[in-house]
Amino acid sequence: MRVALIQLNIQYGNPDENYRQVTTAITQAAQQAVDVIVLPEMWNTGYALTRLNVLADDNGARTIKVLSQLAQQFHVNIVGGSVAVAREDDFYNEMLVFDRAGQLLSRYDKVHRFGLMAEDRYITAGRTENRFTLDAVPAMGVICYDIRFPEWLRKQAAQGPQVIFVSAEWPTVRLPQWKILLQARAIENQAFVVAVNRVGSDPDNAFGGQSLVIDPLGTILAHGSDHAEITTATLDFDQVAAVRGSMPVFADRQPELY
Ligand SMILES: O=C(O)CCC(=O)C(=O)O
Repeated sequence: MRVALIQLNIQYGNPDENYRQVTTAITQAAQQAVDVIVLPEMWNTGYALTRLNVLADDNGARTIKVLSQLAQQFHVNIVGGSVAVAREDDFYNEMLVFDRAGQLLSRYDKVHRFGLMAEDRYITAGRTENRFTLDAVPAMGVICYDIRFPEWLRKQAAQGPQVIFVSAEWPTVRLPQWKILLQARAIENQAFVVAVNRVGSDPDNAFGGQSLVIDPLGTILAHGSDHAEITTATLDFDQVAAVRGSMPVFADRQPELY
Protein backbone atom coordinates (compact mmCIF):
# COMPACT_ATOMS: atom_id res chain seq x y z
CA MET A 1 0.00 0.00 0.00
CA ARG A 2 1.53 3.25 -1.12
CA VAL A 3 0.35 6.24 0.91
CA ALA A 4 0.54 9.99 0.27
CA LEU A 5 0.41 12.41 3.19
CA ILE A 6 -0.72 15.93 2.34
CA GLN A 7 0.77 18.62 4.59
CA LEU A 8 -1.59 21.47 3.90
CA ASN A 9 -1.20 25.13 4.86
CA ILE A 10 -4.83 25.43 5.98
CA GLN A 11 -6.28 28.92 5.51
CA TYR A 12 -8.02 30.03 8.71
CA GLY A 13 -11.76 30.44 8.26
CA ASN A 14 -11.57 30.20 4.44
CA PRO A 15 -13.32 27.01 3.25
CA ASP A 16 -13.38 28.03 -0.44
CA GLU A 17 -9.59 28.37 -0.53
CA ASN A 18 -9.12 25.16 1.46
CA TYR A 19 -11.35 23.08 -0.87
CA ARG A 20 -9.37 24.52 -3.79
CA GLN A 21 -6.03 23.63 -2.15
CA VAL A 22 -7.20 20.11 -1.29
CA THR A 23 -8.42 19.49 -4.84
CA THR A 24 -5.06 20.62 -6.25
CA ALA A 25 -3.04 18.57 -3.74
CA ILE A 26 -5.08 15.39 -4.27
CA THR A 27 -4.70 15.81 -8.03
CA GLN A 28 -0.92 16.08 -7.59
CA ALA A 29 -0.71 13.15 -5.15
CA ALA A 30 -2.74 10.94 -7.47
CA GLN A 31 -0.08 11.37 -10.20
CA GLN A 32 2.36 9.49 -7.94
CA ALA A 33 0.63 6.10 -8.25
CA VAL A 34 -0.51 6.00 -4.64
CA ASP A 35 -3.22 3.80 -3.12
CA VAL A 36 -4.31 6.02 -0.23
CA ILE A 37 -4.25 9.81 0.16
CA VAL A 38 -4.42 11.22 3.70
CA LEU A 39 -5.39 14.76 4.75
CA PRO A 40 -4.89 16.70 8.01
CA GLU A 41 -7.41 17.71 10.69
CA MET A 42 -10.11 20.43 10.32
CA TRP A 43 -8.83 21.33 6.87
CA ASN A 44 -11.97 23.12 5.68
CA THR A 45 -12.02 25.82 8.37
CA GLY A 46 -8.97 25.46 10.59
CA TYR A 47 -9.74 26.20 14.23
CA ALA A 48 -12.06 29.13 13.43
CA LEU A 49 -14.39 27.65 16.04
CA THR A 50 -16.25 30.84 16.92
CA ARG A 51 -17.57 31.07 13.34
CA LEU A 52 -18.56 27.45 12.78
CA ASN A 53 -22.19 28.55 12.45
CA VAL A 54 -21.33 30.07 9.07
CA LEU A 55 -18.25 28.03 8.11
CA ALA A 56 -18.92 24.37 9.00
CA ASP A 57 -19.92 21.98 6.25
CA ASP A 58 -23.65 21.23 6.49
CA ASN A 59 -23.80 17.50 7.30
CA GLY A 60 -20.52 17.09 5.39
CA ALA A 61 -22.29 17.50 2.05
CA ARG A 62 -19.68 19.64 0.32
CA THR A 63 -16.78 17.49 1.57
CA ILE A 64 -18.51 14.27 0.52
CA LYS A 65 -19.22 15.65 -2.95
CA VAL A 66 -15.63 16.87 -3.48
CA LEU A 67 -13.74 13.91 -2.00
CA SER A 68 -16.02 11.25 -3.44
CA GLN A 69 -15.64 12.73 -6.90
CA LEU A 70 -11.83 12.91 -6.58
CA ALA A 71 -11.63 9.33 -5.27
CA GLN A 72 -13.61 8.12 -8.29
CA GLN A 73 -11.75 10.28 -10.79
CA PHE A 74 -8.33 9.08 -9.66
CA HIS A 75 -9.46 5.63 -8.50
CA VAL A 76 -7.76 6.19 -5.15
CA ASN A 77 -8.74 5.70 -1.50
CA ILE A 78 -8.98 8.91 0.51
CA VAL A 79 -8.71 9.21 4.29
CA GLY A 80 -10.25 12.63 4.25
CA GLY A 81 -8.57 14.07 7.33
CA SER A 82 -11.25 15.82 9.26
CA VAL A 83 -13.56 18.73 8.56
CA ALA A 84 -15.82 20.88 10.69
CA VAL A 85 -19.34 19.55 10.15
CA ALA A 86 -22.67 21.04 11.24
CA ARG A 87 -25.41 18.56 12.07
CA GLU A 88 -28.71 19.61 13.59
CA ASP A 89 -27.69 22.13 16.26
CA ASP A 90 -24.19 20.78 16.87
CA PHE A 91 -20.69 20.94 15.35
CA TYR A 92 -18.38 17.98 14.94
CA ASN A 93 -14.71 17.41 14.06
CA GLU A 94 -15.37 14.61 11.58
CA MET A 95 -13.16 12.22 9.58
CA LEU A 96 -14.63 10.94 6.28
CA VAL A 97 -13.10 7.94 4.49
CA PHE A 98 -13.72 7.00 0.84
CA ASP A 99 -12.79 3.96 -1.23
CA ARG A 100 -11.58 3.98 -4.83
CA ALA A 101 -15.16 3.94 -6.10
CA GLY A 102 -15.92 7.10 -4.14
CA GLN A 103 -18.07 5.24 -1.63
CA LEU A 104 -18.16 6.77 1.85
CA LEU A 105 -16.82 3.98 4.11
CA SER A 106 -16.74 5.67 7.47
CA ARG A 107 -17.64 8.85 9.34
CA TYR A 108 -15.88 9.41 12.66
CA ASP A 109 -16.45 12.25 15.08
CA LYS A 110 -13.39 13.03 17.21
CA VAL A 111 -13.94 11.49 20.62
CA HIS A 112 -11.36 13.36 22.73
CA ARG A 113 -11.91 17.11 22.48
CA PHE A 114 -8.83 19.28 22.96
CA GLY A 115 -9.60 21.86 25.64
CA LEU A 116 -6.37 23.83 25.04
CA MET A 117 -7.82 24.78 21.64
CA ALA A 118 -11.38 25.27 23.02
CA GLU A 119 -12.89 22.25 21.31
CA ASP A 120 -14.78 21.38 24.48
CA ARG A 121 -16.70 24.69 24.10
CA TYR A 122 -17.63 24.39 20.44
CA ILE A 123 -17.42 20.75 19.31
CA THR A 124 -19.66 17.83 20.25
CA ALA A 125 -17.70 14.67 21.04
CA GLY A 126 -18.21 11.48 19.05
CA ARG A 127 -19.01 8.15 20.68
CA THR A 128 -18.17 5.58 18.02
CA GLU A 129 -15.13 3.71 16.72
CA ASN A 130 -13.58 4.22 13.30
CA ARG A 131 -12.56 0.95 11.66
CA PHE A 132 -12.75 0.36 7.91
CA THR A 133 -11.14 -1.71 5.16
CA LEU A 134 -9.03 -0.23 2.34
CA ASP A 135 -8.02 -2.56 -0.50
CA ALA A 136 -8.74 -5.55 1.81
CA VAL A 137 -6.45 -4.16 4.57
CA PRO A 138 -8.13 -3.64 7.96
CA ALA A 139 -7.51 -0.06 9.06
CA MET A 140 -8.62 2.54 11.60
CA GLY A 141 -8.48 6.30 11.99
CA VAL A 142 -8.20 8.75 14.86
CA ILE A 143 -7.84 12.52 15.16
CA CYS A 144 -4.98 14.45 16.78
CA TYR A 145 -5.48 14.57 20.59
CA ASP A 146 -6.95 11.03 20.39
CA ILE A 147 -3.37 9.69 20.20
CA ARG A 148 -2.84 10.62 23.86
CA PHE A 149 -5.42 7.97 24.80
CA PRO A 150 -3.71 4.63 24.05
CA GLU A 151 -6.68 2.67 25.38
CA TRP A 152 -8.90 4.16 22.65
CA LEU A 153 -6.50 3.05 19.92
CA ARG A 154 -5.80 -0.34 21.53
CA LYS A 155 -9.51 -1.15 21.84
CA GLN A 156 -9.83 -0.78 18.09
CA ALA A 157 -6.42 -2.18 17.07
CA ALA A 158 -7.20 -5.37 19.00
CA GLN A 159 -9.99 -5.98 16.47
CA GLY A 160 -7.61 -6.33 13.54
CA PRO A 161 -6.46 -3.02 12.02
CA GLN A 162 -2.94 -3.19 10.57
CA VAL A 163 -2.64 0.51 9.86
CA ILE A 164 -3.65 3.47 12.01
CA PHE A 165 -4.35 6.74 10.19
CA VAL A 166 -3.99 9.95 12.20
CA SER A 167 -5.07 13.42 11.05
CA ALA A 168 -3.84 16.36 13.09
CA GLU A 169 -3.38 20.08 13.69
CA TRP A 170 -0.58 19.54 16.19
CA PRO A 171 1.13 22.76 17.36
CA THR A 172 4.87 23.10 16.74
CA VAL A 173 5.60 23.61 20.42
CA ARG A 174 4.61 20.00 21.23
CA LEU A 175 6.03 18.25 18.15
CA PRO A 176 8.63 16.28 20.18
CA GLN A 177 5.71 14.61 21.97
CA TRP A 178 3.90 13.99 18.67
CA LYS A 179 6.76 11.84 17.43
CA ILE A 180 7.18 9.82 20.63
CA LEU A 181 3.45 9.24 21.08
CA LEU A 182 3.08 8.04 17.48
CA GLN A 183 6.07 5.71 17.70
CA ALA A 184 4.64 4.23 20.90
CA ARG A 185 1.20 3.72 19.29
CA ALA A 186 2.90 1.88 16.40
CA ILE A 187 5.04 -0.33 18.63
CA GLU A 188 2.37 -1.28 21.15
CA ASN A 189 -0.23 -2.02 18.48
CA GLN A 190 2.28 -3.66 16.11
CA ALA A 191 0.77 -1.64 13.29
CA PHE A 192 1.82 0.98 10.75
CA VAL A 193 1.02 4.56 11.74
CA VAL A 194 0.38 7.11 8.99
CA ALA A 195 0.07 10.52 10.63
CA VAL A 196 -0.50 13.83 8.82
CA ASN A 197 -0.03 17.21 10.46
CA ARG A 198 -0.77 20.60 8.92
CA VAL A 199 1.68 23.45 8.41
CA GLY A 200 1.30 27.23 8.68
CA SER A 201 -0.35 29.11 11.50
CA ASP A 202 -3.61 30.51 12.84
CA PRO A 203 -4.12 33.42 15.27
CA ASP A 204 -3.22 31.21 18.24
CA ASN A 205 -0.77 28.53 17.11
CA ALA A 206 2.00 27.62 14.66
CA PHE A 207 1.91 24.15 13.12
CA GLY A 208 5.13 22.51 12.04
CA GLY A 209 4.17 19.55 9.89
CA GLN A 210 6.56 16.63 10.50
CA SER A 211 4.01 14.15 9.24
CA LEU A 212 5.21 10.63 9.90
CA VAL A 213 4.96 7.12 8.52
CA ILE A 214 6.09 4.60 11.15
CA ASP A 215 6.43 0.84 10.86
CA PRO A 216 5.21 -1.73 13.44
CA LEU A 217 8.63 -1.69 15.17
CA GLY A 218 8.52 2.08 15.60
CA THR A 219 10.99 2.84 12.81
CA ILE A 220 10.29 6.05 10.91
CA LEU A 221 9.84 5.31 7.20
CA ALA A 222 9.02 8.85 6.09
CA HIS A 223 9.27 12.21 7.81
CA GLY A 224 7.67 15.40 6.51
CA SER A 225 9.31 18.82 6.66
CA ASP A 226 7.78 21.98 8.13
CA HIS A 227 6.31 23.30 4.88
CA ALA A 228 3.47 22.36 2.53
CA GLU A 229 4.36 19.19 0.64
CA ILE A 230 3.31 15.67 -0.23
CA THR A 231 5.20 12.82 1.45
CA THR A 232 4.91 9.23 0.22
CA ALA A 233 5.83 5.84 1.65
CA THR A 234 5.08 2.19 0.98
CA LEU A 235 3.62 -0.10 3.65
CA ASP A 236 4.34 -3.83 3.42
CA PHE A 237 1.78 -5.69 5.51
CA ASP A 238 3.91 -8.84 5.62
CA GLN A 239 5.84 -6.88 8.26
CA VAL A 240 2.76 -6.65 10.47
CA ALA A 241 2.31 -10.42 10.27
CA ALA A 242 6.01 -10.97 11.03
CA VAL A 243 6.06 -8.61 14.03
CA ARG A 244 2.79 -9.93 15.45
CA GLY A 245 4.02 -13.50 14.86
CA SER A 246 7.33 -12.95 16.63
CA MET A 247 5.88 -11.35 19.78
CA PRO A 248 2.24 -12.20 20.63
CA VAL A 249 1.40 -8.95 22.37
CA PHE A 250 -2.31 -9.14 21.64
CA ALA A 251 -2.62 -12.74 22.87
CA ASP A 252 -0.63 -11.89 26.02
CA ARG A 253 -2.94 -9.09 27.12
CA GLN A 254 -4.72 -9.57 30.46
CA PRO A 255 -7.78 -7.42 29.82
CA GLU A 256 -9.56 -8.73 32.92
CA LEU A 257 -6.98 -6.77 34.98
CA TYR A 258 -7.40 -3.48 33.15
O1 LIG B 1 -2.34 16.87 22.23
C1 LIG B 1 -1.76 17.85 21.74
O2 LIG B 1 -0.71 18.30 22.20
C2 LIG B 1 -2.32 18.52 20.52
C3 LIG B 1 -3.74 18.13 20.25
C4 LIG B 1 -4.39 19.00 19.26
O3 LIG B 1 -3.83 19.98 18.81
C5 LIG B 1 -5.74 18.66 18.76
O4 LIG B 1 -6.31 17.65 19.18
O5 LIG B 1 -6.24 19.41 17.91
